[in-house]
Parts: sequence; structure tokens; C-alpha cells
Amino acid sequence: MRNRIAFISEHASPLASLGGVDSGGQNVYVAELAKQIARKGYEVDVFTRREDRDSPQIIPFVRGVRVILVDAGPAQVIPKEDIFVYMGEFRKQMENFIQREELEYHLVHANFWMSGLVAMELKQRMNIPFVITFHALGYIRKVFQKENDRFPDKRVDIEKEIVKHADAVIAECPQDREDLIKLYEAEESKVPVIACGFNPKDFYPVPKQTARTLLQIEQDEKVILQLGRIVPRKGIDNVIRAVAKLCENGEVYKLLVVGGEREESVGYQEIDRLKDLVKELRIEKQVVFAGRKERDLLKYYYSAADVFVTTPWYEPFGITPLEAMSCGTPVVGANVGGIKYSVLDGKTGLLVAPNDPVALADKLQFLLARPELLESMGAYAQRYVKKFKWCHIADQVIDLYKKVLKIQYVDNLLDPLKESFVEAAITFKNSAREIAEDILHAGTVMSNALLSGKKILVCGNGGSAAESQHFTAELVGRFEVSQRRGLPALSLNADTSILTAWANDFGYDDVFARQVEAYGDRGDVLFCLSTSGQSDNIVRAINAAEDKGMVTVSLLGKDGGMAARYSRYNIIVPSKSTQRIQELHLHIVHQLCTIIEQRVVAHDRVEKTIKPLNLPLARLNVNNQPAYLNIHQNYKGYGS
Ligand SMILES: O=C(CO)[C@@H](O)[C@H](O)[C@H](O)[C@H](O)COP(=O)(O)O
Ligand SMILES: [Zn+2]
Repeated sequence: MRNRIAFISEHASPLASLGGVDSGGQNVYVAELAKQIARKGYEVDVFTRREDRDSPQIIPFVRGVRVILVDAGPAQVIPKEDIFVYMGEFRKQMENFIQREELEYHLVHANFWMSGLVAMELKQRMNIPFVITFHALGYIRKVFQKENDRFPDKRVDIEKEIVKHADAVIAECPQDREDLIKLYEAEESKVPVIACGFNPKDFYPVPKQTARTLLQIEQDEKVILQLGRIVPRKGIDNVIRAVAKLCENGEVYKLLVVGGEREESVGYQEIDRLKDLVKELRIEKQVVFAGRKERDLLKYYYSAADVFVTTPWYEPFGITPLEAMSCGTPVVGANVGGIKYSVLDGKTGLLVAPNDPVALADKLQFLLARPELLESMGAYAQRYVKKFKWCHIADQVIDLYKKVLKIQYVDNLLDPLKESFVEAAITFKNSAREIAEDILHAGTVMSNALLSGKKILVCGNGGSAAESQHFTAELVGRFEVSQRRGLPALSLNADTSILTAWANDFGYDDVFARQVEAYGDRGDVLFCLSTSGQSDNIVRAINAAEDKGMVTVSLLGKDGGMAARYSRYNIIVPSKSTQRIQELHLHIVHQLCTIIEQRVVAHDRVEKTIKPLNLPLARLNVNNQPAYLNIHQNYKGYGS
């Protein structure tokens, strides 16, 4: 069966178009990772909140990936800051879906803290392990946005709980990992760094001339590209101010701002603020707001630009620098989070402090004045960025899944395994208290029969058949005493020809009774082993033996069943578990052998049936006595 993974991404659907306020890196991450993971043999379902009334609940995305729309809150686009109140409903609906469709998910991969909350609850309720990628951390957002952060105050506490219960937390860059460990007390071993990726099929270099012709950009213009979601965190105002500084310095560059759409539900928008700022700085001619562009057009924008700029004040990863580098465009990026991890300062671009327009203007001016440097950086970037292809990232994520599933597998099996030892120990202890005397009695009855020249017939089914042969092997052969005569004991389940012929011709119920009839004599013992005491062939054998004047002894379990009713002597292990009963049966078989051997050897010594002088010297113990004499001395005797 293929492993089935449930992605949860409450606000970022892989189906959503890119560039809106709440769609961006996370949508791409979920879409690309799901695709690659499915390509590598997993079944992936992506659970996301329904945002329109008309779509079906299950939407096939690509081969192996389905998008499941979860009804939680109004079926319309809601800013992610307002979704939290619907997450209880989200969890309930998701759980209903899983049960209704009889799906078995091996692992949940949650994206963003609210999905993490759902994953944490599903783990508690359905025992599905989960991995989370936070994409952004509430603690850091709060530090920067303060009262402008509209997420519920409890976000950070919930995130801490999620970190505690997650089986692994994917850090997108070393800075993210450090934050998770320091600020969220994440266990170091649970936080691997796995970067985000890019798709080389979507992002590859297009000759600059072609790209500019297509986008109607002057061939000789110096173009700085800013591309991505238009939200305050991205620090686009910083870029605008830097361009204004460049103008002050007499440099004329064009800043192309791609992305962003007016959201009806939101009041004063970031894009309005930026446009006002452009006006205020009087650089309308230098800044072009190109709006949101379809994904397949983005490579032309990246390729047309001389340099790509991104200076957020916080960025757990940031996919756009990878896309720019893959198109052969160097990046000037903020020296924060994932950007300082993915952009090699001085090699694939330059790093600069966030919120510092003067420093940014300096870096841009330096680079744009050096076309050869830009070219060599672009070429290096294109080679270097290959390690971030989604297929390589997916390999790392799958390795993590395997590790989590292995731990889960071990946890699921190890605890019951340990528990079984405790349970066995308890059964042994209870047996010592409750049935030790019955065992001694049975052993005495058996040894009396042997000492009177009688024999023991033994039978059982399955595991008990094995113990029956185990018992006869110890008696006919040897147990603990090295030199003694063989004792007559015959296992009735050992002769396959008799068993199969009789079972085949007449039925299985009399396979033992028939042999009791053939071999049994008055005074012989029939020793039956049965965990339930309900096997018909055992009950019939007991009746046949009693009819012949034999002595019946049964080793049983549970409530002793029918066998206990008809058998003369019973040892009933105080347990309801077949396994535990069988384990005790083996121990009891050994104890019966001990009793029988000690009594027979003691008796034979008195009768002088074994000549001690025949023993090889090496067999003598420290007292220069054969071992069986010690046993004889230790034996206190019991009601023979
Ligand atoms: O070993 C086991 C179970 O642990 C089985 O082979 C088991 O002995 C068989 O199911 C027997 O047929 C059970 O018979 P019984 O112990 O109830 O007389
Ligand atoms: Zn067994």
C-alpha cells in the first residue's frame, strides 16, 4: 500500500493563483511539495478551507494529489487573521471526511500554525504523527508588527504547544531553526533545516532582449525588479526609498513592482501606501506598479531585470530569490532569515541590512555600475541554485517522513512489547500463588504412575502440540539429571500419518481418543494441554481415557472449559490471554519434569536400578557423588 500523506494548509490552497495578499510562498510550497512527493510514490491529499460555494469537495490536482475543500466558516475568501475561529470546525469536518471515506493517513504535514493546531488535535484523537512547516512564526511577527498584528494573542502559546507535540518541525533556514529552539524551546533533534525550492520548468533564463521586447521594457534601461506579495513585512517601502536616494544621486533606474491585487475586504491597502509614498518622493516616473502577473509570465520579468531586490524585515525563507537566481538574475536581499541562507553575499548577489534605504541604494548603485559583475553573479547564481530544485527538497522531506514513521512504528510496537513482559511476570507471580500446589500434585500423580510401571500419553493442538512433544522429549530423553533411564511418555499429536488418516477418513474430533484407545492401559496417565479447555478432540480423549480407567491430568487456562469438568486433575493458569497461558504451560511442563525426574531418580536409587559405579568420573559433582544423588538428598517427598 502506498503511504498516504495529509497536507493541511488552511488558507493557502495549491489551487490559488499567486500574488494576492494571502497567496504567495506557502501556496507554491504546498503545491510543489505535494506534486513532488506524489511523483515519488506517495498519495497526497491537501486539506484547505473552502473559499467558494460552487467547487466540488474533492478536486484532482495532479496525479497522486487531491485537494479537499473543508467547510469551515463562510465559503468565501477571508483574511487569514480572521480564520482562527473556524479551526475547530475545520478539524471536525476533516475528521468526518477521513472517517466517511475510510482513509488511513500515515502522516500529516501541517503548514502554518492554524493547520498545526488541527494536526496536533488529530494526533491526539487518531494517533497520526505530524510534521509542521510554520512558514512564519507568531513571536517574531509580534516583535515587528506590535499592535498591527491582527492574529489572536494566543497564537504564540498555541505555536509552543504545537512545537512540543510535533514529531518534527521543519526549519526553512538556520535562522528559523535558531528561533524555534531559542524562542519555542524546540528539541534540537526534532528541527531539521529543509529549505524551500523552485521549479526549473517555470523559472529559467530567457534572453534579456527577448524578455524586454515581450514586456515592452526599453532595452537600455537599468531595471530593478521587486516581485511578490505586497504586504508591509516585505519592506517594499524600503526599496522605493532606496530608488529615491539613487535619483537624488543622479542615477536613473526603473523599479518594477510586480504583484499585489486590491482586496475588497481590506481598507487602506499596502499598495495604496506605497503609491502614496512614490508620489511623496516624486519618483512616479521611476516606479512602475505592474500588478499581479500569471505565473508563466514571471520568468520574463526575472530575466528582463538587471537585478532582483527583496528587503523584508523578516523572511523565514523567501522563494522569490531562488526564482530570480534560476533565471540568472543576481539578488540584492535583506540580510535576514532565509535570504541570508539562499543568497551568497558577493557571489550570487549582495546582502544588505533591512530598513536601510541608504545602504540599499549604495549596493544597487555599486552593482548596476558593473555589468560584468552582474553577469558573472547571474551565471554563478544559476549554477548554485540547482540544489534548491523542488525534487531535491522533496527527497529531504521524504527522508524526514521516513524517520518520523520509523519512530512511530517503534513507539507503537515497543510499548506493548515491554508491557507483555510485565503482564507475563504478573501471570507468573499469580500462578506461583494460586496453582503451585496443583502442579506439585499433578507431578506426583504422574511420577507415581511411572514408578508403578505405567506410561504417560500426552496431547494438545497447535502450540500445545509443541509443548506435548516438548514434554515427552524431556521424559524419554533427559531433562536435568545426566544419567537416568528413559521414561515412557508418548505424544499423541506427533504421528502425522495417524493424525491425517484418521482426520481425513473420520474427522478430527477423535484423533486423540482413537490413540488413547490403542495405546492406553488402566493406570496410565493421559496428560492434556489446552489453553481454552474447549477443544473437542481433547475433551473426547479425556472421556476415552477415563472409560479405560486411566488417570487424566489437564493443563489448562481461562476458565478451564469442558476439559476441566471431565479431567480428574486440573492445573488452570490464572489468565485469559492465550499467549500468557502458553508461556506458563511451558514453565509448568518444565516443573512437572523436575518433579518427575527427582522422584523417579530417588526411587531408582533406592531400588538400585541404576548402578552409580557405571557413571563416568567427569559426571561426578564436587562431593564426588553423581548429580542425581544431590537431587535425591534435596528431595523432601510429597504424598506418594
Ligand atoms: O499457539 C497458538 C496460539 O498462541 C495456536 O497454535 C493454538 O495453540 C491453536 O490455535 C490451538 O488450536 C488452540 O487450542 P486450545 O489451546 O484452545 O486447545
Ligand atoms: Zn502460541
